[in-house]
Amino acid sequence: MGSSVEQNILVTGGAGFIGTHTVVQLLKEGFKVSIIDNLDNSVIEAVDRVRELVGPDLSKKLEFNLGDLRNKGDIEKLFAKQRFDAVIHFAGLKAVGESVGNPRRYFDNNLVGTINLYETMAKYNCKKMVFSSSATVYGQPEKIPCMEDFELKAMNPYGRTKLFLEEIARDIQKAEPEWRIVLLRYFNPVGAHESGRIGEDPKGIPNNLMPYIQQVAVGRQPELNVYGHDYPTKDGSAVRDYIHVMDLADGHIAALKKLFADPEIGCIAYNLGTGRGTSVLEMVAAFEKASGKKIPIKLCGRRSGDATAVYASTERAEKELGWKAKYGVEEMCRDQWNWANNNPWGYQKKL
Ligand SMILES: NC(=O)c1ccc[n+]([C@@H]2O[C@H](COP(=O)([O-])OP(=O)(O)OC[C@H]3O[C@@H](n4cnc5c(N)ncnc54)[C@H](O)[C@@H]3O)[C@@H](O)[C@H]2O)c1
Ligand SMILES: O=c1ccn([C@@H]2O[C@H](COP(=O)(O)OP(=O)(O)O[C@H]3O[C@H](CO)[C@@H](O)[C@H](O)[C@H]3O)[C@@H](O)[C@H]2O)c(=O)[nH]1
Repeated sequence: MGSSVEQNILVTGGAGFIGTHTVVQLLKEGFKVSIIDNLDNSVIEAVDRVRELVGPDLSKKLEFNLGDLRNKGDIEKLFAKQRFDAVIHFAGLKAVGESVGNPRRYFDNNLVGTINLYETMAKYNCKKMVFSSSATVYGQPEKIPCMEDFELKAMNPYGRTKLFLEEIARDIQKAEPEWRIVLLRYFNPVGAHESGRIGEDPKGIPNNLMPYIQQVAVGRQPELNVYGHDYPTKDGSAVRDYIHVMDLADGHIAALKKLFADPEIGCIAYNLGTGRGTSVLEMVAAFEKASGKKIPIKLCGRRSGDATAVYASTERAEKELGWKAKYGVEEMCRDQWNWANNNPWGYQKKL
């Protein structure tokens, strides 16, 4: 199972939602992992729980570094003391609404942070990167399922940072062909580790559907606002491609293995989704079934900027990465509920 030579991976944003789940899988696969995170949207308790999940032996292969990618010196310090075989780059801000009100914060954090990272990687001759992109780069897709070669467009400053960063990656790799870069376009990551020990813990009132439903289920919010019930979909609510965060984590392992194995990979994008669309109302029903809790809903107008229906074509990832999502909506809701039920206040002890 483990990689033959112990490869050392730098994981930026490794204390966050997708980062923690991926770090668990990386350690189990035999990789050595160094996290850099400024804890802007995460807590150290999440990393402690990763250690608890993988046990004392594998924990020895995990190192946490408090640092900010906007500060080149923080990245430099890490590269100066050890060699990295590749970087998985999760660190970034991701709240669409906040990015509209404060675009400079998003450009500074996501763009400057990533450019600093590339500069330092180049300096230390580490030229393999897995980057967290997003289905947001498809904008309002004209056709579904979304294929990787569709035209790309951004709908807001957050989306623009992902689009720019994809373009930056393509330019760098074109100019310096020794770079190998995988751009992973996540659809809607949900669920949690099956242990219920790690999961998503957004600060403040959640913007995204599943964390919001979860907070209704545990009594932190009174009801769910369903944004849009007049879409031309099966039940009038919007359709998305929800993907279990553990499937997503495994997608990163597959991408990493491809990077190491394929010198010709260049810079390439892969969708990570299930290829299935689920409506908001279907998701509510699935969560009610998994949790045994009633989720009161209020039908509201559409949320501005939302697409009607988005889901992935998974063909390229299946064919070239040998990766396919294993879990369906039932397991996503089961694991999300297990996390919520055991940690109603997330990583906080109590409010
Ligand atoms: N969760 C989603 O719905 C989703 C969908 C598509 C793409 N993505 C992308 O995936 C990545 C990970 O998302 P997530 O859901 O795990 O988010 P998250 O906020 O839970 O994790 C991001 C981590 O990066 C850290 N971070 C942010 N800026 C940093 C900086 N300048 N220096 C160091 N650390 C920094 C945060 O503290 C946090 O721990 C992000 O780039 C996000 O844009 C997420
Ligand atoms: O309280 C809520 C929250 C959401 N929704 C609806 O649920 C659907 C899904 O919304 P959400 O969970 O916010 O996901 P998206 O808007 O699809 O965007 C997510 O998925 C994109 C693609 O991965 C990422 O780029 C974004 O960062 C991430 O927020 C949409 O129709 C929303 O209008 C509600 O009805 N009520």
